[in-house]
Amino acid sequence: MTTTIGSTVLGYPRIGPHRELKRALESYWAGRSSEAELRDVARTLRTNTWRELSDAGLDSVPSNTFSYYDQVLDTAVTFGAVPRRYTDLGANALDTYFAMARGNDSVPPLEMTKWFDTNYHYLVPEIGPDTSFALTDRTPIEQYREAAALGVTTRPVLVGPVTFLLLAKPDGSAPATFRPLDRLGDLLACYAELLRELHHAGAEWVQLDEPAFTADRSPAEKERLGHAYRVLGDLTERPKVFVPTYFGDAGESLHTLATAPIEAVGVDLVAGPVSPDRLPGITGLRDKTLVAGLVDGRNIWRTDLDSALCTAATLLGVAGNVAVSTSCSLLHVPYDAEAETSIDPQVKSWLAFAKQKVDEVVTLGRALSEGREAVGAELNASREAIADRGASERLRNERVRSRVDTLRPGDYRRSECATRRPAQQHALRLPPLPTTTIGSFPQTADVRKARAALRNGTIDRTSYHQRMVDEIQRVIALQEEIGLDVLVHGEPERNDMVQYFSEHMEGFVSTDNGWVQSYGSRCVRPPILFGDVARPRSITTEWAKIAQSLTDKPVKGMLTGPVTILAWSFVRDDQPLEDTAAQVALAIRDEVVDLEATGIRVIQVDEPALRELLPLRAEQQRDYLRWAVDAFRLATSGVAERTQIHTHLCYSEFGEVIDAIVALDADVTSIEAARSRMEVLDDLNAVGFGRGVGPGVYDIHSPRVPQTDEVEKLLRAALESMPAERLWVNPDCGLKTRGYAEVDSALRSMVAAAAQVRGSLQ
Ligand SMILES: Nc1nc2c(c(=O)[nH]1)N[C@@H](CNc1ccc(C(=O)N[C@@H](CCC(=O)N[C@@H](CCC(=O)N[C@@H](CCC(=O)O)C(=O)O)C(=O)O)C(=O)O)cc1)CN2
Ligand code: MET
Ligand SMILES: [Zn+2]
Repeated sequence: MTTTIGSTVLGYPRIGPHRELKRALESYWAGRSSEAELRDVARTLRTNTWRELSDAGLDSVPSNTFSYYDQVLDTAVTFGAVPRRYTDLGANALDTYFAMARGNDSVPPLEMTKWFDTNYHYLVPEIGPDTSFALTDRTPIEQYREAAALGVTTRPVLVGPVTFLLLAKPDGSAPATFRPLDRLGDLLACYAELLRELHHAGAEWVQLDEPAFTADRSPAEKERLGHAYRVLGDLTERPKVFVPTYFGDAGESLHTLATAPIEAVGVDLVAGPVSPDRLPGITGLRDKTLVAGLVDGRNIWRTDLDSALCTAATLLGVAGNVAVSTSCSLLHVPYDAEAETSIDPQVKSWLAFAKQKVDEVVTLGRALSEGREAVGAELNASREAIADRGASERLRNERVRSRVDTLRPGDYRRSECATRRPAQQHALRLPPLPTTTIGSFPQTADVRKARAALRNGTIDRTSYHQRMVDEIQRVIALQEEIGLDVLVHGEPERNDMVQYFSEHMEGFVSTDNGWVQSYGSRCVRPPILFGDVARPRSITTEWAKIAQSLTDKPVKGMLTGPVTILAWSFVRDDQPLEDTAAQVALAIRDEVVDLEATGIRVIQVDEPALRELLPLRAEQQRDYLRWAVDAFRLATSGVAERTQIHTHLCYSEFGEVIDAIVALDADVTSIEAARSRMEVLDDLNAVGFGRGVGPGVYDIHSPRVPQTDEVEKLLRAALESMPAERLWVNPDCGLKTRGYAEVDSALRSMVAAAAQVRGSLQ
């Protein structure tokens, strides 16, 4: 049995190397397979992961990193934090769990939101004064035993108690002054019980993640962190406790953890600003294991092992023991770069996905414990790959570089929005409260099959093209029939709103199988942005032209904005993000200009990830917002006054970035609002936002169809804070994940509600 952590990873992907879990989940949800079949797939995935990690040579293998949906939801269930409306369903444990995750006919799901600054989404626990915490689910213990039975000693991983409560929201019964963190004492008693049971099951280590402390925290919250780990550390019957922080520098909280009576502390040495120099000042580390997050868990580039070893060397005197790890869980990267067969071989030689990162961690661990000679060949291979990438001509496109270097202030500005408005009104002749959608219509199995068939070569480009044209025709006809005012082509030709654009630009490669979980069974294949970005030819104009030829109503051109393209790609790490953003912005600018030239009068540039990339620390936020806003303005300011620029924002709370939303200077902003009952309008009013706004009037994340009168109520509520000339009517987000039956009725309710309200304006 191991007594120290020498090399480890903080977590591993769980969707399956070929998305086995996605398929098993969706088949179970559709009633096509049994619970036993789903559990079987899950067990095989766990077994394979433990064996792989153990065989690769890690000293300490994590467990409980598997989840049927989300690890925060799992933690809530483990400790009995299940709101009444779900236990009242009287369903079995698994279906109660899925009701919390996805909702069903009688209950909506828990709220879902972004996991820190990643594209992973977690379910928000609801905690109130009466939540009765209890160790009601023993999955972490069972999975420890399951792995042990296979001969693999593991380290169970859980979300730590303080981060768990900080991520939770007060439930409906809580008084205004209540904070979930008020319940820390009760929750700690349950963690203590779990730790005791793990100890009796034989677990030597447990990992409790506290990433919340890499964001700004109040003194009271920081005090609670110290309290929690004094309480857990003082327990007599427990495994050794390892607490990693990740996604940034934990600042003072590192001191707090280092002086708590626990055995190991983890630091993220990849996310900026990295400050290993600060670590020697943390005296409490002397009798602890410092788990150094040297291998990037968020990006896919091979690690510069020489430089990682230098960093590790500076830590050797700082802590009692130094272990090597990933900066965060490998959940955020795909499984295996070797499995990619169509990536350009040179670019592929620069990459490390989860499997390769495990090998890097093992190599670093051996270099520290056995000396560099023991892993000479691995270090050489790494050195060569790093040098090859650094020197590659393919990273540079001089034309793009000089274009960025010669940008002038005027390239970021349109005329005053007050003079644009009448020009646009004249060009578009829209009624008050114009109705529209966010862009995508349902991505039917048929559409995806056609794309898969094109990939496999069973259909040719011409028939694929015709298939998409048919789909556009259908979507335009449907929108005309429903009576929408500004139409869209429906985005059938796009596999994903980021991947699609990356596949039509230089400087990117995309993967065949590089899937990363976004939420539940939904995955994305983030493109890899490796070099200077250029757009050799127009991407969307042909589709937009076809769509516009089918109707007299304005068709909205649909593009993804530069910040979102960066946020949802794996981005080169050899130059500031700001410089890369400017290159992407220029490519999108060319596309905007081309759309205008083909006669498109409304162009939407989506920035749903604007808030996601906001740095966790306030001191870095201003600089980010400056370049992010600049990138959007650069992308959208190449058109005439009469061309109406829209943007779309979703998937987050916008309070913190409201000034930036104004600064984007879009003529119309559609923004997720249905679940927050239009509160965002007050935030916008507070800063004098004088432009068009389309607060989403229904939640597209749920299969529920809104009734006309509820949409009408929301619109009337919106009119309390917005003049009718500036109010737009649209759903919360795109419709790609929904089915046609729901979309059809929901849009009819929306159009009917707009007509009702319009009628009462005159
Ligand atoms: N990148 C990104 N991030 C985002 C969003 C987004 O839209 N894009 N939206 C927010 C929420 N996140 C989401 C993430 C994924 C999906 C989603 O629907 N993903 C699809 C995959 C989309 C895709 O890439 N589709 C491809 C490949 C589809 C596929 O799996 N094809 C099958 C074969 C075809 C079939 O029979 O279905 C295969 O290859 O095996 C295509 O259409 O071409 C899924 O998991 O099912 C939705 C929302 C926030 N972050
Ligand atoms: C995640 S935002 C989605 C915007 C995109 N235009 C769509 O409708 O799908
Ligand atoms: Zn959206």
